[in-house]
Amino acid sequence: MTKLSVNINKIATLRNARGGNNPDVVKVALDCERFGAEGITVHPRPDERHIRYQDVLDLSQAVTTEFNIEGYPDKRFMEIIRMVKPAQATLVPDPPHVLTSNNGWDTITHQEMLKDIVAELKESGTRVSIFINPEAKYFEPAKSTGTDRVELYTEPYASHYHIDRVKAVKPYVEVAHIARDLGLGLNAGHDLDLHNLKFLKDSIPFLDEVSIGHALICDALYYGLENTIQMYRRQLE
Ligand SMILES: CC(=O)[C@@H](O)[C@H](O)COP(=O)(O)O
Ligand SMILES: NCC(=O)COP(=O)(O)O
Repeated sequence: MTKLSVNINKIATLRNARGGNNPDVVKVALDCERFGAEGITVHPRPDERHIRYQDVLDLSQAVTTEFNIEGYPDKRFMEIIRMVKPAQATLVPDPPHVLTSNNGWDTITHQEMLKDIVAELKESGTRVSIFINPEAKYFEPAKSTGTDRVELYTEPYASHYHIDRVKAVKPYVEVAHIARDLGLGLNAGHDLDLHNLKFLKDSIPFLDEVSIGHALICDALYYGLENTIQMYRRQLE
């Protein structure tokens, strides 16, 4: 079974546009859970342009499904993980002002740093996942950091899906088997949507979790949040 974790960054983007508390990110998170989300993902960025660190604290008191916090492991990120002890922390190598996540970790160059960070996060009982490109050379070094899971960075899959989906998914299938053979859990995310999700799931049936935000929240404008979450869940059956 592949779990759907709904990324609610874009709800905070909308809230921040007017400075008040509409929409209320905690209420939306709880509604997502009520509508079938099996997890809630947030990615607080250093400039707090969408999710704020206070949101992370508030959400941690409310979310009852799997709470997944993504981000670059700077001092503030590490502090908030220590305080909140979420079910999962996903380490992403984003520099501070990047528009959105655009790369996985170079687990060869950053292996030692990641080892220390993973160990520290796991000490607080949090499962760790490492955002990673679908390139075989990064998987053994990823395993040696002690991480529990990897999250496949799916933007290249999503952007090539409409050109040649078999070719687009091929590197993902290859590394998914490597991850499984190494005993790593497997997540995926970035630019997944109602068009490309089912083919990814069918190609890698043993995916543990997908986290989806941008497209899902856009679809909710047309179909409503409850219908949309159910539609995404059906792609994962
Ligand atoms: C880590 C990842 O894949 C991203 O998709 C991220 O969580 C999205 O961040 P933004 O919402 O800031 O674009
Ligand atoms: N980890 C990926 C994520 O949380 C959502 O990415 P996107 O669907 O907003 O591209």
